[in-house]
Amino acid sequence: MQPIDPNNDTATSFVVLGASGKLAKEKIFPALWALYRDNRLPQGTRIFTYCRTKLHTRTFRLTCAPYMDLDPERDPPKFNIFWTTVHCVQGQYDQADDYVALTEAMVRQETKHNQVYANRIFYLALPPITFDHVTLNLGRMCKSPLGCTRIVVEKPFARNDLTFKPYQTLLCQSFKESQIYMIDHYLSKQISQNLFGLRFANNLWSETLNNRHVAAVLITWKCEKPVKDHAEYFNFYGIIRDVMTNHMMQLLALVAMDKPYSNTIDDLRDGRLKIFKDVVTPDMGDVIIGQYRRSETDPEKMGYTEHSYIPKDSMTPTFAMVVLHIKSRRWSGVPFILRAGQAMNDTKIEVRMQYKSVACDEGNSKDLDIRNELVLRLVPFEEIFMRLRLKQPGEELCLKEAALNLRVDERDT
Ligand SMILES: NC(=O)C1=CN([C@@H]2O[C@H](COP(=O)(O)OP(=O)(O)OC[C@H]3O[C@@H](n4cnc5c(N)ncnc54)[C@H](OP(=O)(O)O)[C@@H]3O)[C@@H](O)[C@H]2O)C=CC1
Ligand SMILES: O=C1O[C@H](COP(=O)(O)O)[C@@H](O)[C@H](O)[C@H]1O
Repeated sequence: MQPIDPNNDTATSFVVLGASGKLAKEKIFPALWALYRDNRLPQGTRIFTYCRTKLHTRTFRLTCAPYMDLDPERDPPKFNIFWTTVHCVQGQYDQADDYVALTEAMVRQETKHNQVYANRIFYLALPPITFDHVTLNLGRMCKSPLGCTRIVVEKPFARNDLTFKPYQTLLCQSFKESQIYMIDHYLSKQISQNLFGLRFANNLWSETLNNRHVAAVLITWKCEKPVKDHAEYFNFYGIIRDVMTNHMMQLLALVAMDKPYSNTIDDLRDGRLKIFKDVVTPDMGDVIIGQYRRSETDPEKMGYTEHSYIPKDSMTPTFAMVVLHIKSRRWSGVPFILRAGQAMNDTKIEVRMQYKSVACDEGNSKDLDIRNELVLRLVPFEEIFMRLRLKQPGEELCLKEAALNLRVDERDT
C-alpha cells in the first residue's frame, strides 16, 4: 500500500464491517481517530460502519471515546468534525441488497466530494464465520469502479488448513492478490519492529543472535484475565489459533529471519515466509495444552468451564506451550519455546533471548548462574533490556546481576 498522503484529494471510503464489535471500538476507530487528529488521513476520507446492529454516530462515538486517548483541552473541536466523516449503514452479512445500500451510501459521499474516481478500503473486523458471505458480496457489489480497492482480513483466517483453502479460493476469485491484506497487528507494534531494528542495526546483536551464542528463545503471551470477551469465538478457536499461530509466530519470525535483501514489504514478507517454511512440525511430545480451573486459594477465580458462557464439556485449551525448532544454519539446535495462556498469574507479553552461560570463575559467582538475556517486552509496558553480570561495588571481585535498559518511548532521543 502507498504511504498515506494527507494532501491527496482523492475520495476514499473506509468501511469497517463488524463495527459494533470489540476490535472496531477498541482498536480500529481509535487508530482512525489518531490518524485524523494528526492530519494523516487523506482529506477526502469518509468512514462507514457496516453491521447488523443499528448504530448511530451520536451514540457510537460515546462507545469508542474511552479508547481514543482524548485530550480534553485540545481535541474536542476536531473530534466533533471527525465524527461528521462517519456514516453508519445497517446490513446483514449475507444479503446482497444491503451491500447495494452500502455502495449507494459510499457513492453519495464520494460524489459530494466531487469525485468519480474513489478508493475503497474494506476492513473485516468480523469473526471468520462471516468471511465467505462478506467477501463474495463486497467483491460483487462494492468494489471501486475506477479507484483502488483493498480488503483487509483479520486473523484467524479459518480453523485449519482444510477450512482455509475454500476461503482462500473465494478471496482470490473476488479480489486480486494486490488488493488483499491479511494482517497481523503484532507486526505494527513498536517493539516488534524494534526486534528488527535492534538486530540488524547493531553489530552486538546482529553477530550474536544465532546458535553459537543463544541457548533458547522464549516467547510468552500471558493474560491474567479469564476468557470473557468474545467467549463464543474463543471457545471455538482456543488459545493456539487465537494468538500462537499468528501473533507469536510473527514474533518468532522477526527474531529468527535473516536480514532481508531490502526493507520493502515483499522482501520482509519473503524473509518471514522462509522462517515459517524452516520451522519443523512439532512432535506432540513437545506440546503441552491445558485449561484453567478454579483457583484453590481464590474462589473468585473460576474454572474455564464454570463460566456461564462456556459449555460445561468444553475441551478448548486456554493454555499451550510448544517447543519449536528451525532447520537453518543460524538456528538449528536452538529451541524456540512459545507459551500462551488466559487466566494466568499475571499479564505479560515478551520475547526473551537467552544466551548460553559463560564459564566464569570470578569470586562467589557460582551462586549467580545468570545467563545474559535480551528481553523485548510488549506488555504490561514496552521495554527493552539486557540482563548482564557486573562486578559488585567494593574491594572483592564478586558479581551481581544488572540490567541494561534501553528507553523505547517517544521521549527517547
Ligand atoms: N478484539 C481484538 O483485539 C482482536 C480481534 N481480532 C479478530 O478480529 C475479528 C473481530 O474481533 P472482535 O471485534 O473482537 O469480534 P466480535 O465478536 O466483537 O465481533 C465483531 C462483530 O461481528 C458481528 N458478529 C459476531 N459474531 C457473529 C456471528 N456469529 N455471525 C455474524 N456476525 C457476527 C457482530 O456485529 P453485528 O451483530 O452488529 O453484525 C460483532 O459486533 C475476530 O476474527 C478476531 O479474532 C484480531 C486481533 C485483535
Ligand atoms: O488477536 C488478539 O489479540 C488481542 C491482544 O492484542 P493486544 O494488541 O492488545 O496485545 C487478544 O486480546 C485477543 O484475544 C486476540 O484475538
